[in-house]
Amino acid sequence: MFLRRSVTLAMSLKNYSSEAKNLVAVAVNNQTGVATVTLQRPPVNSLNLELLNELSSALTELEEKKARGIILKSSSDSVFSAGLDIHEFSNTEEGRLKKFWTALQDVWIKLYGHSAPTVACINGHAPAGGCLLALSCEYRVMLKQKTIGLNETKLGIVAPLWFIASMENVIGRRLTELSLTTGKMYTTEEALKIGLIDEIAEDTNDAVSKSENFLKLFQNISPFARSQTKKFIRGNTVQSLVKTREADLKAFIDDITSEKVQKGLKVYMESLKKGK
Ligand SMILES: CC/C=C\C/C=C\C/C=C\CC/C=C/CC(=O)SCCNC(=O)CCNC(=O)[C@H](O)C(C)(C)COP(=O)(O)OP(=O)(O)OC[C@H]1O[C@@H](n2cnc3c(N)ncnc32)[C@H](O)[C@@H]1OP(=O)(O)O
Repeated sequence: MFLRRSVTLAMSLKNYSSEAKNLVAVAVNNQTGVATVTLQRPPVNSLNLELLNELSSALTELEEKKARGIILKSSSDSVFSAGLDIHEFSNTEEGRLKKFWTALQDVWIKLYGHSAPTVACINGHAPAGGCLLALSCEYRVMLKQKTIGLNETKLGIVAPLWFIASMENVIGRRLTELSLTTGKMYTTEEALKIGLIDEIAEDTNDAVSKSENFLKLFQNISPFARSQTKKFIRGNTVQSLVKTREADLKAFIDDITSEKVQKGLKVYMESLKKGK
């Protein structure tokens, strides 16, 4: 068993926030060094700039403090994350759109390449950006009777290359192509069948316990050997975004601010409200 440094043990329960509200809570188990990172932005954990900034800070701190594992979950048992907050796409505040996309890039780079083993405890629906967060982890445990997928084409938008790579690295190119072009949302049972998730859980407690069991696999593995191996496997995917961040940002802003996309998003938001 490799012992953790005392500095990590000193980290117990902490909330991260740049605002009065805490949108991400981090609790570290002092015995195991495993951090549970909980998204808590009701009603659907849509990812706005503030939430992304808090998540980004939490991931940096867990990297610095050498967390022994990360479990990413939702405070709700209904939705893991509804993906990017669609209201951000029409936000006219100067510079916010740029900050928003840059924050999403930061979160993905940090989570996808994190030194700690990561598990997505998908205790609710996980469309689009919610699915991206789950795909960025190394293992996925999902509640039964939920849905997951990269449904961007259904909104009339194009998933960037790094979204696609995240999916392709889990389920392969053929299924990724079919899934993304059709904007398919998979049920939990379908997702297990195609390898998009690894385990099904009855409820959140069961999902957390299964997530912890996965992390126990690494108890007797050298953290250095494990994280270096992960880096070798994931490094190229991470670098492909790191090297093209500016172009990716420009493509996002050009695409999302186009009249055609804005019209489509308006119709999509209205259909969400009507679906009630
Ligand atoms: C040429 C191009 C080259 C390169 C490409 C470069 C860039 C590409 C450009 C852009 C890419 C951008 C990528 C985006 C990825 C995303 O994540 S987009 C977000 C997609 N999300 C969804 O489609 C999810 C929609 N929501 C749902 O399906 C359901 O809400 C959900 C199943 C999650 C939960 O259902 P339920 O519990 O019944 O809740 P409600 O539907 O009643 O929702 C409650 C309220 O929340 C609002 N809401 C839901 N989702 C979002 C969201 N994503 N953002 C903001 N708000 C959301 C919903 O409207 C309700 O609000 P109300 O109570 O009516 O006010």
